[in-house]
Amino acid sequence: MCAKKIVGVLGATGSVGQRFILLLADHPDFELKVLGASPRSAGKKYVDAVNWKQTELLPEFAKNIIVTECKADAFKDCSVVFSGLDSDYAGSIEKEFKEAGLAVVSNAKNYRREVDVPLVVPIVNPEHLDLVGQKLDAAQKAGANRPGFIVCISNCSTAGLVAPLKPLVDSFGPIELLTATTLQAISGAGFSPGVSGIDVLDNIVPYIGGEEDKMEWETRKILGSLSSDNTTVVNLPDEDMKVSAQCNRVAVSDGHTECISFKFKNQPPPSLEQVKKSMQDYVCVAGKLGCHSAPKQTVHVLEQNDRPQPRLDRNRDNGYGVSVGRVREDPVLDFKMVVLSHNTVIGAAGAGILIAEILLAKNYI
Ligand SMILES: NC(=O)C1=CN([C@@H]2O[C@H](COP(=O)(O)OP(=O)(O)OC[C@H]3O[C@@H](n4cnc5c(N)ncnc54)[C@H](OP(=O)(O)O)[C@@H]3O)[C@@H](O)[C@H]2O)C=CC1
Ligand SMILES: N[C@@H](CC(=O)OP(=O)(O)O)C(=O)O
Repeated sequence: MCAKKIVGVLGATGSVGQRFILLLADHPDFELKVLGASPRSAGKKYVDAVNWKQTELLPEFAKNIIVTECKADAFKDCSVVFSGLDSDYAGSIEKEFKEAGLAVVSNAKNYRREVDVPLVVPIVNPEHLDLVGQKLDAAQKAGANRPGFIVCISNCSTAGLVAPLKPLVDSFGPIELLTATTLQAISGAGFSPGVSGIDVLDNIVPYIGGEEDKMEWETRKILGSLSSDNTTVVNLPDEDMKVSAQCNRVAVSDGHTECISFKFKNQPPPSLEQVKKSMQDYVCVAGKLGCHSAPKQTVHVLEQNDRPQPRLDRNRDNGYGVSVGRVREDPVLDFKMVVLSHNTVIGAAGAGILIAEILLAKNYI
């Protein structure tokens, strides 16, 4: 059996960072050895630096790791560095890591819109990772050192949205119009400082800065394709995917719910049964590659009329699967349904880990 690859986490004390710690405990391919956070946390044992907020206990292996500052040299033995950094700091830190030849898989928004940076939801568009393969090949052919690279994970609401859309677009062609109204968990707002109790208790906050634009834009990149030479991503044109999002913060701990309606470009549309079957039958590439964290069922189509619900359904396939329910015809567009995804698993840390498993399966790390 091959030795495990050493990996690190930047932003290890945050909402996403804590989820990385949980998901990397006892991982068969990766051994988490290096934890980075702000200068406030650096130099402390992880157990003393972190304000642990997960419902599972802090894994033993992480407790005594000394948190380091986010400097590339401290991570030089890592095959992959996962980033859960605050976006105010991610830009410069991730660039330094990439320039030091490291492979960075990032949750931050900073590089998502670069045409040569893959924006990947691993259960949807892992083929965009071939941008990395192309860069590695080109460097090898030129006799250059192995280059570092950044792979971006999408916005968490966008991840939940595109998972059921992927099989629909593959089966029935473009979705011309889509509206999404989200009900987003408080863990999505991070822990420093996070959403205050007085703001969210007995309340709904109908604004999440930047979120609607991210959902409307990132969807078209993720469902887009690679250029013929695998060097850039070509976004879907506006006429093949026009998204309108309205984003709300609700008093749920984990799990983003999205009420969506959509219309296909090709008319007449498929039947309701065909739509459900296409989502239910979808098998993601990570599953076919045998990746450890790949969901057994990528999209769960629920028939009970009061599901999905965050507390009951967010952990399907350990949070790597997405649930849809209330799939029905829509009197204005073609269909409507409710989508639920775990925002810090398939929307963040879990997505990063599954991306790294795919990079490993493709020999890119
Ligand atoms: N939460 C979610 O569901 C999702 C989050 N994201 C993105 O992931 C990233 C992390 O989000 P989240 O975990 O929610 O945020 P948190 O606020 O919970 O955590 C931020 C992390 O950044 C670290 N940090 C802050 N300042 C610095 C600094 N100067 N140098 C180095 N590290 C620093 C913090 O360390 P310290 O504790 O020492 O201050 C902490 O570990 C963000 O970019 C976010 O947009 C993406 C998708 C989903
Ligand atoms: N904004 C998301 C989480 C997040 O940080 O997303 P992004 O990485 O796109 O900024 C939420 O509040 O649930």
